[in-house]
Amino acid sequence: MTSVINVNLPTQSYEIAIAPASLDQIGQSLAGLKLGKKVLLVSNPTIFKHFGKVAVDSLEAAGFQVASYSLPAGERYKTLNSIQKLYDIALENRLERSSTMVALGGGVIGDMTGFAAATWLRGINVVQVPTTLLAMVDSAIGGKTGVNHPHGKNLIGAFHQPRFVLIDPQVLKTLPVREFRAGMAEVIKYGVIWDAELFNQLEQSKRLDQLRYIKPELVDAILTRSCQAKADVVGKDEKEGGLRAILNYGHTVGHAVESLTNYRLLKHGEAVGIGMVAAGQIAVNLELWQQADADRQNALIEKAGLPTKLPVGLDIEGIIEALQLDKKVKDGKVRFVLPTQIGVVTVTDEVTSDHIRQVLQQM
Ligand SMILES: NC(=O)c1ccc[n+]([C@@H]2O[C@H](COP(=O)([O-])OP(=O)(O)OC[C@H]3O[C@@H](n4cnc5c(N)ncnc54)[C@H](O)[C@@H]3O)[C@@H](O)[C@H]2O)c1
Ligand SMILES: O=C(O)C(=O)C[C@@H](O)[C@H](O)[C@H](O)COP(=O)(O)O
Ligand SMILES: [Zn+2]
Repeated sequence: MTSVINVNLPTQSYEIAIAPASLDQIGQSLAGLKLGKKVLLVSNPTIFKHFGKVAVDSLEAAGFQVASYSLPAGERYKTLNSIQKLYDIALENRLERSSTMVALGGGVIGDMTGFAAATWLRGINVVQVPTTLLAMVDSAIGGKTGVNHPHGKNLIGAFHQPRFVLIDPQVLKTLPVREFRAGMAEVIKYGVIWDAELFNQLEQSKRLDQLRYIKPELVDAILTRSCQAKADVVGKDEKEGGLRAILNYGHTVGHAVESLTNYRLLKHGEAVGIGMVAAGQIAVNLELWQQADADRQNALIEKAGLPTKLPVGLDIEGIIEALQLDKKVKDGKVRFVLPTQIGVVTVTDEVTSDHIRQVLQQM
């Protein structure tokens, strides 16, 4: 069954279609959008091996002139060098203003393709076709695009909304279990920040990391609820003037940990899981949140098979210093997203280095 979620924005609204076995319909979906004929499909070698031919065949059958390009896999390559490569390919293929870049992949491919599309010829179309759980529920939606700077995560980027998001949950069958678990971190995030019903649903489910095999219908339900949560928030605050910052729950510490471990040790979702444990405990220590609810959150993170402790040997003062590069910093003050109830969060600048240190030392 297909479900369609609308991302309603003042400038350009678009649909997220969640449709099992729909990858081979991507050509028809794009044809309905009245885009130019030229398409650049961006992927990586693993993803292209699994899904490239199906996508290219479908696009060509719908009349598109398709070029494809694979970037090397991994967060380490989420850099301006990779974007330069995409510009070279765009030039070689004479992409025009009406042309489209299609991001077929996880969040790394989605963020980079989105950024290349945002900047090539000052902005061409991008369509997101996410292939990881994380990209389906989060990165493919909402238009945050960009790359890492050697000193910090996602420091270079632009808001550039996709024209369409096509989610085929069946592609998750080939996703490694570690990647599926990492995606669950962002799902749990929506439960804590926005959707208490989703949180309860996750609590009632066994083996969160095996759901795609034992309960695919539950995965579809989780996808729909999570995409709806993201669409709701982005629809109210497209460019993070206020509310959208809540989507950064767990990312303040999470991004610092990712960057300090050179993107080699932890997946983004794993770092976010650790960041949610930290933020939850800070909220408890500030008497904003009940310990019992923080324990429920942490139990869910563990049940998803995600780490809840900091990597051994990581310098806590280094983390505190790295927080200064967080994009939520305002007038030099680090701002944290902290829960007050399951499903409700607040954003505060009242968290001091001592509060952070105290919690990190226990992790
Ligand atoms: N823009 C946003 O709003 C947003 C939101 C969340 C995360 N992100 C970003 O997303 C990135 C993380 O994305 P991710 O977790 O998807 O990781 P990823 O993009 O690195 O993909 C994970 C791995 O899975 C492989 N893979 C992808 N789909 C597959 C499939 N169906 N079958 C087999 N293998 C497959 C890829 O080759 C890759 O090695 C981070 O850079 C993060 O900052 C952005
Ligand atoms: O869409 C958003 O807004 C988010 O914050 C979603 C996050 O899950 C995502 O990791 C995002 O890329 C983080 O954004 P950043 O602005 O902190 O780099
Ligand atoms: Zn994230």
